[in-house]
Amino acid sequence: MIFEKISTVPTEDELVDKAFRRASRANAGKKRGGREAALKADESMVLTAGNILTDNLSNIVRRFPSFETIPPFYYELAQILVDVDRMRQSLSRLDWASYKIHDLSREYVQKMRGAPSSPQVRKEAFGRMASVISSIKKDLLYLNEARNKLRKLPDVREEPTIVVAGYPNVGKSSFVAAVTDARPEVASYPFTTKGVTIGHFMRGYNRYQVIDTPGLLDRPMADRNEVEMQAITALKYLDAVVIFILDPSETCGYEMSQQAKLLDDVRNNFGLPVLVAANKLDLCGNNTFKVDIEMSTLSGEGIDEALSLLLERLEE
Ligand SMILES: Nc1nc2c(ncn2[C@@H]2O[C@H](COP(=O)(O)OP(=O)(O)OP(=O)(O)O)[C@@H](O)[C@H]2O)c(=O)[nH]1
Repeated sequence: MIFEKISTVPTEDELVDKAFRRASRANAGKKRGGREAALKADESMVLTAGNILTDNLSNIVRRFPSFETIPPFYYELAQILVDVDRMRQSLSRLDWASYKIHDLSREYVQKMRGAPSSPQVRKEAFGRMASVISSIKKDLLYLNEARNKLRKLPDVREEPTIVVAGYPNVGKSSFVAAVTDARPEVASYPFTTKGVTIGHFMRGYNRYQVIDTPGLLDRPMADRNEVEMQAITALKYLDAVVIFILDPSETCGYEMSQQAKLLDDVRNNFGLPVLVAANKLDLCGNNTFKVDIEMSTLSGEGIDEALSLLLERLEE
């Protein structure tokens, strides 16, 4: 997943302590041998500290994905969780700090050569570097906060996708289990209390993805808050079709009239092609509701046909 690579963003203190400590340790033994040796050691300490800070900062920036190129699905989700503009600004301030510290370390090495006391100049250099880092303190904290939120997003790929919808207990999980290869993965989805289920299957050389988003597509749209609505609309940026599963046996606990209403909601609000499947065919052979396919995720009847219809619609 694109946000997985982002490692923890260190705090101001962690960055500064690590750089100065390493710089001192690397040059600890070099001071013996008079003025010239001491000058060399101080020069090297400033350069080492400067390089460590410069590298650390540019690595942090590099690990964040470029928001110009991330898939629109993730961009939408990211925007619900974090302030993407603020993240961008923080990243560019880190970039600035990285260059600034690089320049400072070179500038102070020059300064040291003509100075009466090189330790004095070294201390000044460290002070300037620390104050640059201090000026981006809030950016570091914000980026770490953003990183922690973004990492919770599930690994939804840019693959042709089947989104499963329908009231609870109509057989959505059974459908995902029936059509996907390995055991579907349950990933956290920060917009609902339940996890999103993601499974995969192959047809020829193509890989497909099946996702079930409990809590989002299993009750009337009117019951949803704004965040849930956004999390749903993000799905339309995937190359996806919806299978809406009905349970005409009503053993799921919802009457067909309610289920039909949710189907209308999904059709009207979602902007994706919808295939309507009546499940639990083994329980009720006389379904009168107009559907595209009848199936039973228990007996397996109709599952292949449903899948073929879904793949046809995906191709369209
Ligand atoms: N008789 C019969 N029972 C089924 C069929 N498909 C699913 N069930 C049963 O219906 C119940 C609910 O199935 P699930 O697949 O968990 O339904 P779900 O829609 O994923 O439910 P949530 O995860 O709560 O949203 C289970 O007890 C299944 O065994 C079917 O084709 N026939």
